[in-house]
Amino acid sequence: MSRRLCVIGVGLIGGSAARRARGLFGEIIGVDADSDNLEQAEALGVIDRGCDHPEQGAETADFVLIATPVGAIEPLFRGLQPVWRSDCVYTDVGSTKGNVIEAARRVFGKVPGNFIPGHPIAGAERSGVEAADSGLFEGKRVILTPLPDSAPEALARVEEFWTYLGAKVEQMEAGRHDEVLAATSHLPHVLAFTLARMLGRKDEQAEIFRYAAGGFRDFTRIASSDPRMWLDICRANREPLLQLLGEYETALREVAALIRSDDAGRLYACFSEARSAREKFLQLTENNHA
Ligand SMILES: NC(=O)c1ccc[n+]([C@@H]2O[C@H](COP(=O)([O-])OP(=O)(O)OC[C@H]3O[C@@H](n4cnc5c(N)ncnc54)[C@H](O)[C@@H]3O)[C@@H](O)[C@H]2O)c1
Ligand SMILES: O=C(O)C(=O)C[C@]1(C(=O)O)C=C[C@@H](O)C=C1
Repeated sequence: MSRRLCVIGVGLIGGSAARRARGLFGEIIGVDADSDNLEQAEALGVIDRGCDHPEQGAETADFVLIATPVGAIEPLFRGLQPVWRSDCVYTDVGSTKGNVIEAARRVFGKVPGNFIPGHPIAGAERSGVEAADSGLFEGKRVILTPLPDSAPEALARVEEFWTYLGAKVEQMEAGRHDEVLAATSHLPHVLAFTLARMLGRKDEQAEIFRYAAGGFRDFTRIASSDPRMWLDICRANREPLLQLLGEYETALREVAALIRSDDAGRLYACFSEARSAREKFLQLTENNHA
């Protein structure tokens, strides 16, 4: 495949990709705004060498993976524009796709055919290169949201890249991607952050966390995620997220009304329906890993 990979943002996702992509590239260059993280990436052998400026790192690369928070991508495109090469393939891992595509349009006039937007549906609540794991993408989905003008060779190379990393590649229209991920990823993160914050405030007076166990731990694991990353995602995918938050408010009010009126039958039906929905999800994910 390509000879030189440049990873911009050598954190959990960029670092995990770099670790696993070793066999595909002769050299891996890393760029990161956090110099300590970059030094650590080099010390851990995740990258061969670090570079302070994205344009320097990308200039001589054959494949560029952008793995920064989504809010950083537009300024990065601006920095890369003067050194953008037609014989290089560019892709990203951002959790939202519509805003990345719009950013490319604003900077380049149109989305360059050799930029293929992507999103691995795999991750963790941890950040930074220290958390990087070469097996992170094994058996997981990666959604690519190419455009009608995307270059078939670039698309093929990005597919080949993720397949090598152990992932299953699918394609989706960007708007559909953002709606789907708002429901299954962005909404749950907002709920977990909100609950952890609300109970954290109570804990200050009542020390309730002392008595919290698996239920609270499972529900709020993702509230340990990086606030900067999630700030960017919520701002980028505002409309689908607000729509779902409205639906969630209505659903919560329905449950509250059933509890208030002690409507045991409907409350039981409500919890049973929820359990069936989760069982269906578990079956689906088990089948996906088969
Ligand atoms: N964490 C997840 O579960 C997950 C899953 C799929 C996709 N994503 C997406 O992947 C991207 C990276 O997430 P992560 O979890 O790896 O975060 P991370 O914080 O672990 O890594 C991001 C890295 O980018 C660096 N960075 C920030 N701005 C930069 C800039 N302008 N130039 C160069 N480096 C910069 C940071 O210093 C950091 O090291 C985000 O867009 C996120 O939405 C995350
Ligand atoms: O497992 C986690 O901790 C994650 O947050 C992973 C997760 C998700 O919500 O499922 C988070 C953001 C992504 O863009 C993709 C995956």
